[in-house]
Amino acid sequence: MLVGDSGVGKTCLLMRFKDGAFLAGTFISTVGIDFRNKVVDVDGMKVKLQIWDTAGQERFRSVTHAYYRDAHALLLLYDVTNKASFDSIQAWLTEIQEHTQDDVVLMLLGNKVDSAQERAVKREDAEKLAKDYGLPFMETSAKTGLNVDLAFTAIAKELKQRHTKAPSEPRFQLHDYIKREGRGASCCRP
Ligand SMILES: Nc1nc2c(ncn2[C@@H]2O[C@H](COP(=O)(O)OP(=O)(O)OP(=O)(O)O)[C@@H](O)[C@H]2O)c(=O)[nH]1
Repeated sequence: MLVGDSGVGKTCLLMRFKDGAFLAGTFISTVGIDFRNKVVDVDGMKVKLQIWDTAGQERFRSVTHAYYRDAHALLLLYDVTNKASFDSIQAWLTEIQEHTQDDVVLMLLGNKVDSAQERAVKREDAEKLAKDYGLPFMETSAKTGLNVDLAFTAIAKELKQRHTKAPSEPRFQLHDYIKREGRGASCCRP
């Protein structure tokens, strides 16, 4: 599930991942909730991701809450050019804690990193927040595609392993994976 304030780029991130496209300048706010499927290859196994795109607007919150408990993973987005969207992250985390399963996979993404001139959230501040909460963190761009596939692939790898891992197989390390594979990506352990 993609969550975060309205306008942070959840729909664009999903469209970039699903279709490899970005429609500049169009902002059609999501109404309620929508989903897309994409099959990805994870270490030779086909994994079908059902990705739910939620409306960031407050008035749809009760609709989206109903879907949280079935989510296996959440991508929590803020917009690096919008400080308010970063300030909302703590409230989102409280909401997530209240409504999701205990073992939900969670990743923090700072989107729109292509807009360097308009940056309003320092990367170090986000890294600190991520570290405090033990979250994997990356900066992304739905516009250029930076780290978009990686975010979804990392989630797919984690979920696949949860369902299929043999006891002898080493555990997939999500934090280490994105740190290694990400371009300008980072992540933090608590
Ligand atoms: N520069 C830049 N603009 C982006 C990026 N991602 C999204 N946008 C723009 O941000 C605006 C909002 O994008 P959406 O994907 O619709 O935002 P959302 O989070 O789905 O919004 P809600 O549906 O209201 O929750 C649009 O005008 C996009 O073109 C990005 O990575 N870089």
